[in-house]
Amino acid sequence: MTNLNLNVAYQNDNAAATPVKLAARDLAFYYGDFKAIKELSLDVPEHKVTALIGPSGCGKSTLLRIFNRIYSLYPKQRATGSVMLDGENVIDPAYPLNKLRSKVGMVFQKPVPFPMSIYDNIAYGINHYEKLSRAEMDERVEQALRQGALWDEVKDKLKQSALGLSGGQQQRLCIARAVALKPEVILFDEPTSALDPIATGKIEQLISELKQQFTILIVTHNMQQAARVSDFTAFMYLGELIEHGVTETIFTKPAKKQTEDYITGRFG
Ligand SMILES: Nc1ncnc2c1ncn2[C@@H]1O[C@H](COP(=O)(O)OP(=O)(O)OP(=O)(O)O)[C@@H](O)[C@H]1O
Repeated sequence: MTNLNLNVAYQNDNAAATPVKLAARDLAFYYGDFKAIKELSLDVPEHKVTALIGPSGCGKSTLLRIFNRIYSLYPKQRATGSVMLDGENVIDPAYPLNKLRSKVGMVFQKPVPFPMSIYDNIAYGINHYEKLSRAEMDERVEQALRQGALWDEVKDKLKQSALGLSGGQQQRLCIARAVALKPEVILFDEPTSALDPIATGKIEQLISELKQQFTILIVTHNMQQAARVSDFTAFMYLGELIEHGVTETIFTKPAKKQTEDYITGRFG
């Protein structure tokens, strides 16, 4: 794997054989006149977990919002450069949004189940893309809930409202909902910041399992979480990618002083 941005310290270690799933090149982003992301290049390896870390306001959530083009809903927000997914630039307006939504799923900080049954929370999105028989849908819902590590807890109350679930269960439901659409990449924006340590542990375990099937990007403020769940870590500061590499190396032998200061708690 190579990184084309020469300003970024890239620590290669044993990453050379890992195929790249998502590649940002010279990516910049503007909220009106404010440039929140400054010409950044980043390779996201397939079937790995990449953590995005950095102090508040450095552009982590903005980067996720670029990868699934949510920003295109807002007229004053725009991105330049490219984000290549399977050889196609997904931020090109000609790339169909529906196709992007089916390939790139997102899980937000606060779990937001739809105000409907547990079953329908999963079936709703699938119905948008596929026409399945009742039996096929039952199977897909079960499969998604199993992948979300929630099946055993909800299998006897699928028709009950999802709003009755605990916060941790609601977040696993949101993960199951994303997984149910069979995306290739899943973006997690601080998925455990509203959860207690036990619920957090379950989500972290789940993320580690999901990478067998999906490519995962996770924004986190929690250094221990980044160290526990990710294979690669990207450190951002003021809209720039400062350093990107194998997580263990970033946490034990960072190449840049800014990275070291951040991970040792000296700022941010
Ligand atoms: N809607 C917006 N309009 C204008 N500026 C914005 C908007 N959203 C974010 N910004 C600015 O863009 C920069 C990056 O914000 P972003 O939310 O991506 O940072 P972050 O690293 O995710 O922060 P945090 O860790 O606090 O969530 C910040 O300077 C922020 O103030």
